[in-house]
Amino acid sequence: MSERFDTPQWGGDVPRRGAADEAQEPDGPDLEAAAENVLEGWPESDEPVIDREPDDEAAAVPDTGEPAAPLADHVSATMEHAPGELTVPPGFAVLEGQPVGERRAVGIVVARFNGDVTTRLLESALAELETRGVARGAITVMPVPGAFELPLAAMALAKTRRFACIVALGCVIRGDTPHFDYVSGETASGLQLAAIETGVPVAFGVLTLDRADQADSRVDKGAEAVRTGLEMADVFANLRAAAAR
Ligand SMILES: Nc1c(NC[C@H](O)[C@H](O)[C@H](O)CO)[nH]c(=O)[nH]c1=O
Ligand SMILES: CC(=O)[C@@H](O)COP(=O)(O)O
Repeated sequence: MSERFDTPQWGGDVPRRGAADEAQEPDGPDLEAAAENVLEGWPESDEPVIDREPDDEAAAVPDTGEPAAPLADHVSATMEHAPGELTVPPGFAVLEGQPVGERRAVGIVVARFNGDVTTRLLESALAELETRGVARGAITVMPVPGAFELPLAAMALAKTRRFACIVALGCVIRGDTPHFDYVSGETASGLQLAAIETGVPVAFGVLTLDRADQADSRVDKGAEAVRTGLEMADVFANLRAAAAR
């Protein structure tokens, strides 16, 4: 028996979902046949004080031999995003979602390239899926050779209409040639295209690093991508429910 999962349904020929029409939900994925739900054909250090282009002479600090001056107040040892929560002024309709995973099926596409890092991203993502209530049997993992292959794999999973969201995990590390820019750029735009073309949320859990040691403090991007995918799935479910009223 397959379980029923909340999967997004777009287009006019499929029933709209919502709290009121639960009974019309299509069956979720029959994942029992897929051993461990893996679809395949699958075989450190401190952060820099300031991230800057190595050849940016204007930003370079000349080596005077003197002890380094203390950091200015606005420069932190690790980059921080602006604090604070979004505030919507009162009086407006707000349509939002929560990263809830109960009764949702999730597809993960993950690159084998830079496998030590992508394994940790995957562990982070799987732990978060469990925390958020996604059943193990509702998770399908599709390993692919590299980040460049993630968009096609994400699109293929999304097109099955069996997943509430897709989480894409990878790690691209800058080398000596422009290769990094092609791989990372195509990966990002291709994943966005997969989401826009299918209407299925595709979360971007791909690290784009200047140096391998930057991975250590960023592997929680796997969990962050899971929360993003689930929140987007939830807000779309709420949108469909609101539109059906
Ligand atoms: N250099 C990195 C790659 N390169 C491989 C490509 O993603 C792709 O698999 C190949 O070009 C065949 O199409 N992949 C990564 O995930 N990370 C890299 O740093
Ligand atoms: C994705 C990359 O930038 C890297 O693997 C390629 O290295 P290189 O530019 O030295 O060929």
